[in-house]
Amino acid sequence: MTKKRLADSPTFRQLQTHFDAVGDAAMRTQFASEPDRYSRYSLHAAGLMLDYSKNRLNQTTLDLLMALAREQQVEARRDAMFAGEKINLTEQRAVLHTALRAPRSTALCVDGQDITADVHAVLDQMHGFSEQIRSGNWVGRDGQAITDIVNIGIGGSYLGPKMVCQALRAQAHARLSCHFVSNVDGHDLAAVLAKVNPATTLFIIASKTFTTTETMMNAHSARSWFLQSGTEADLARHFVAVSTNLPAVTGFGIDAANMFPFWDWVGGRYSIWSAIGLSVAVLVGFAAFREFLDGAHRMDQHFRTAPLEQNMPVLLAMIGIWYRNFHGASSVSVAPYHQDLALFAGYLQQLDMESNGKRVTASGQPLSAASGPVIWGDTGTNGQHAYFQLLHQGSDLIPMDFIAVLNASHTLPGHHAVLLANCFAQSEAFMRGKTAVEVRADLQAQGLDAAATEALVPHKTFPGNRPSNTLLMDALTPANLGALIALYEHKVFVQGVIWGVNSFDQWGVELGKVLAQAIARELSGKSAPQQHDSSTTALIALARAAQMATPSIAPDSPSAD
Ligand SMILES: O=P(O)(O)OC[C@H]1O[C@](O)(CO)[C@@H](O)[C@@H]1O
Repeated sequence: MTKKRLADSPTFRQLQTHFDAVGDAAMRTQFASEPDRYSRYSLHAAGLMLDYSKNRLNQTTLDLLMALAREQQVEARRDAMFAGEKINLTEQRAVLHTALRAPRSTALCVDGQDITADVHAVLDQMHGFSEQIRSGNWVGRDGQAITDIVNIGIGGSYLGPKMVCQALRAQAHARLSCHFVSNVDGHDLAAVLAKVNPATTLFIIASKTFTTTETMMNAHSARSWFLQSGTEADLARHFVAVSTNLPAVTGFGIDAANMFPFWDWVGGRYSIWSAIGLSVAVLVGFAAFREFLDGAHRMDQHFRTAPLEQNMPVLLAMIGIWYRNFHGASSVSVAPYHQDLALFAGYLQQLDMESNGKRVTASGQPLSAASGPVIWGDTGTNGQHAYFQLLHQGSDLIPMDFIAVLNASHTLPGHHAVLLANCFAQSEAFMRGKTAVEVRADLQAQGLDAAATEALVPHKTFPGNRPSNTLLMDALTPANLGALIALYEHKVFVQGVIWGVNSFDQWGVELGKVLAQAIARELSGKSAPQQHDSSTTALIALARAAQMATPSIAPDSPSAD
């Protein structure tokens, strides 16, 4: 089915006309003339508060954006996703990560299968297993309790569990440490193996497909390392798997009883809610993991039922469309003002960029308007002392999402107020800027003469009118974290619907994987040099020469295929 081009839609064109008229209207003036701007442009949902008042928009902008959402059938597409329709067309799959956090009473069948029952059977398995590890009843090969969990996985089988374990570290079990190995670069695994004792370590091999080169290579190396001091019979106490691929798991030597399954209707970057979250459940306990799922479910319910105008994911998405497609903003920066959310921007990178980094519509037509922006960021206040200069005075418009937590989980006096002050000051500074008149007055008050003042004015002037959203929560609880992640999942979904892309496939990662396998065979000497461009040929030759000179990585080291 070929849909009408987005750029030809009447509402898209109206938005363009509206942008030409008021796109860069000054927020400073709007705040001065609209005393109720904050209350008009903020809302609460699922434990989160979104303040979107510091954006370049007025009521007409919002009305048009919501009209565009309706025109592109966001509500119908949303309902199709929740109902289990096969909206991932290129893979003919349903998209049902929302079912992973739904209550046991939810009725949902896919291809005649009661998936709620399947989901809760695995949650029960995770519950029992996590309790055993935490209580010390699950013991390693010589009877000692497990102290270290090593999650081996990459992409969605790594970013989510690692980010969430870090975000909830205040609730971690005192005896347990979680480590995450993802990179095929052996430095990653070697550094972790150097820290852990095989007799008290549990490896979770996390891979939806159980074929991913990086994960399989790391898993095999971890197994060999373990067998240097243990026996094949001991493996069952130290290796479990999370996957959709039972034959590959048993082929690796992990007993089916030690496999935690999930399903093809869970995308890798949407899989933290599945058994891919096993390390989280073990570290913080199953009750906290269930709260995490419940928080996400609350956001699902909000997304399904709130009118578009008061729908937090829809608002976040459509404001993003305003900047991406009309202001030409090619990146969005995310700044969580909470150290425990240090990995959040990296998590969002995969969620957003692997989902909406597409150049054709779901029906294969070239896009008529730009799709997913670059997502990047770091924690506040660290980012302030690194790249905020560019955000304030650089030549690009980069919309910001600030995320702040009102109550800290530490007791160090003073820190949290200073942290929050910085967060609120930054969004104020981005919005207000500082005019040349204000700069001049400041410099003159400091006693600078006229010439020195005028020399400095251009450097100290801030253009302002730089947009931001602020998301607030009371505390970084499992439920609020779940709601926050689900909020961004649905934001990405809505934007994908507007652009008309398939947000649930990721063919773009395939070409590099295939070429890497071929080059790995060449590097290992298993295949003769192939025809490449002169650059790639030279790089391969340099690496081959280095390998010849370094016997420890000689040509018969394991290949990646
Ligand atoms: O869980 P798997 O199957 O090992 O895949 C890991 C990651 O690889 C990707 O397929 C991209 O290469 C991601 O989408 C996925 O999260």
